[in-house]
Amino acid sequence: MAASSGGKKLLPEPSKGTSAASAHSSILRKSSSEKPVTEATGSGSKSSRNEDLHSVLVTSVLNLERLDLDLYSNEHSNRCTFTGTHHWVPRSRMLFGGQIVGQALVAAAMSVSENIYAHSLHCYFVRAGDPKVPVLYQVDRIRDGKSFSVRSVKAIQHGNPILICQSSFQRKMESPIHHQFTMPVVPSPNELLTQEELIQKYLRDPALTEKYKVGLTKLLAEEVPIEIKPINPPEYYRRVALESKQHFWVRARGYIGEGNMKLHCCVAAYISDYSFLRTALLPHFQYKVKFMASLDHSMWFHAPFRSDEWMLYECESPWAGSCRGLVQGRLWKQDGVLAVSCAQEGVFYVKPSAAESKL
Ligand SMILES: CCCCCCCCCCCCCC(=O)SCCNC(=O)CCNC(=O)[C@H](O)C(C)(C)COP(=O)(O)OP(=O)(O)OC[C@H]1O[C@@H](n2cnc3c(N)ncnc32)[C@H](O)[C@@H]1OP(=O)(O)O
Repeated sequence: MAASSGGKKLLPEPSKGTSAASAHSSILRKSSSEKPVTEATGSGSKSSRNEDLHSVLVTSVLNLERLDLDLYSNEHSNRCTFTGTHHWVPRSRMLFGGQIVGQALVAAAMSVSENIYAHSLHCYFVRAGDPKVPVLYQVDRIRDGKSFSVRSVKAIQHGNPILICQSSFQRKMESPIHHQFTMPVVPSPNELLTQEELIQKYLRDPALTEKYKVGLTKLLAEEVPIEIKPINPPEYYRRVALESKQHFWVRARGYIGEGNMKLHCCVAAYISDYSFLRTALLPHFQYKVKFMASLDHSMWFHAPFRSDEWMLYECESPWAGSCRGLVQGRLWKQDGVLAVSCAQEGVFYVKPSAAESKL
């Protein structure tokens, strides 16, 4: 893992005690001998994507600045004219949880050696992120074992932690013990509309009320760096109880390329939190959300994958109660390999919503 200082490649993070030059580190590199991901990699299977259109998740959102040994900031790399400091902020006006988790994993990954890879992470969101200021990421090197390394990262704003994230990395190992569930059978991505195309379709409905028109237009205008193709999307205005399950194809917008598994895990951390928690609300159409936020987020990385290629996100919520809801997710590659498992609890404060139709 290397960071760069003004184009000169720094070696992998110096071990503790070495004085660290303040440096602007570019996104996770495959290795100090290889081209950085932010330059065209293009190696391996050519993506059918426009390779010049690098994913903003790579060039910006997950590109941290190294301030000192094991201390990073997202200030300069996230600068975005629209929001000033952060690329995309949900309408809740709290920093998007997926952004903080993805950036925390980038910081942790910068402190481990080249040949070990994230296999799990567990986070708590302890304060809402402030979209008006950058985030500092402080890495604590808990242990480096023979096969596993463990890191603890604190995301800090205004001097207080907003997220605490433990992550574990493992060197590649083979084993005769292997099994996985079977991937659900669903329509393939090219048979489906994107979320934007679906919203355009709804907006063409002449019977649409002004309220829905405004909400959908706002959603359409958001700069979410993720492409989504919902499967069997509920008619957003249908007021019926749905099963607490949803499936959608998902991928990073833009090109990332082969090879940098650490980076793909960080992008998947970002992606995994989008539209995840709402799975727990699908059966409860008769309530309006007054406040909603993720409390924690866990991920297990099982097999190599490409976060800039379509993956099936299978989401379900087995339980909700006491103002909380649990959601569980599985990210499947198109070849049926189970790549990532996720879990998250969220807090919901709701009130009965006035019965109304879309008409
Ligand atoms: C079509 C598809 C669309 C898809 C859209 C996808 C969107 C994607 C984006 C979605 C992203 C989603 C996922 C994400 O990314 S959310 C972002 C990641 N998560 C966070 O940032 C959470 C961080 N943690 C915290 O903020 C605190 O720890 C919390 C808040 C969780 C607890 O901390 P604390 O214990 O101190 O607070 P509280 O729970 O007592 O209160 C919290 C607030 O609630 C009000 N309250 C309390 N009790 C009730 C009650 N009974 N009835 C009504 N209201 C009640 C209370 O007044 C307070 O409001 P305010 O006083 O602060 O105003």
